[in-house]
Amino acid sequence: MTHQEFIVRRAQTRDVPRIQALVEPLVQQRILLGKDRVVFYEAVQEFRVVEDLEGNLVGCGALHVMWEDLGEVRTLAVSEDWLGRGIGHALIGRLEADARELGLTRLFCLTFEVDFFTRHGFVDMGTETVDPAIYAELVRSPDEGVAEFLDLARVKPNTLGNTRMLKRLA
Ligand SMILES: CC(=O)SCCNC(=O)CCNC(=O)[C@H](O)C(C)(C)COP(=O)(O)OP(=O)(O)OC[C@H]1O[C@@H](n2cnc3c(N)ncnc32)[C@H](O)[C@@H]1OP(=O)(O)O
Repeated sequence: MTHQEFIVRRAQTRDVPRIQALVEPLVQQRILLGKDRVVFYEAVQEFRVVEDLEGNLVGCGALHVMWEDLGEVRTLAVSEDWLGRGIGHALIGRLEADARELGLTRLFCLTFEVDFFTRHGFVDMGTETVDPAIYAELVRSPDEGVAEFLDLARVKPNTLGNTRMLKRLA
């Protein structure tokens, strides 16, 4: 996807240190969860990044598959200098297209940015429950995002103050 001022592309392994540098201030502010560098390398195929015309990495976002129909938008971040210029919007659009291509019909996110995600069609999950048969399978996952989706007690420190949101893809 090409825009006038930036491009959205698949992440490459060489981007990982720059992705980590981009999210680090947000980790410090407890907006995003910190992850070890090895975890970013392992997840590199999930990531889309945004570069400005000078090649600076100014945005990132990831799509993590959880179940046949269900994925999570993760690690969505835009550089402070570039906020409010459509990069978040472009990333969400790209991640949704990736989700559709994979056959997903529901996208989860856990966020403080409720207005941004609401504008992009996500709704507060509230106390929405998961089908018991699928719950029994999902609960076996060691992944923290899955535990956040299920609202498990062990991840309450991660979810505190955040909103669990879901979007049904048309
Ligand atoms: C699932 C997770 O990862 S949760 C974590 C989400 N990330 C964070 O909380 C990290 C901190 N926040 C951020 O990095 C950013 O604020 C993000 C990612 C949430 C949004 O990124 P941005 O690039 O600023 O988003 P974007 O520019 O598309 O939209 C923001 C505003 O700019 C406006 N905007 C300006 N230019 C444009 C444009 N060309 N296209 C679209 N929107 C534009 C939008 O209207 C929007 O205004 P609104 O918020 O009043 O609707």
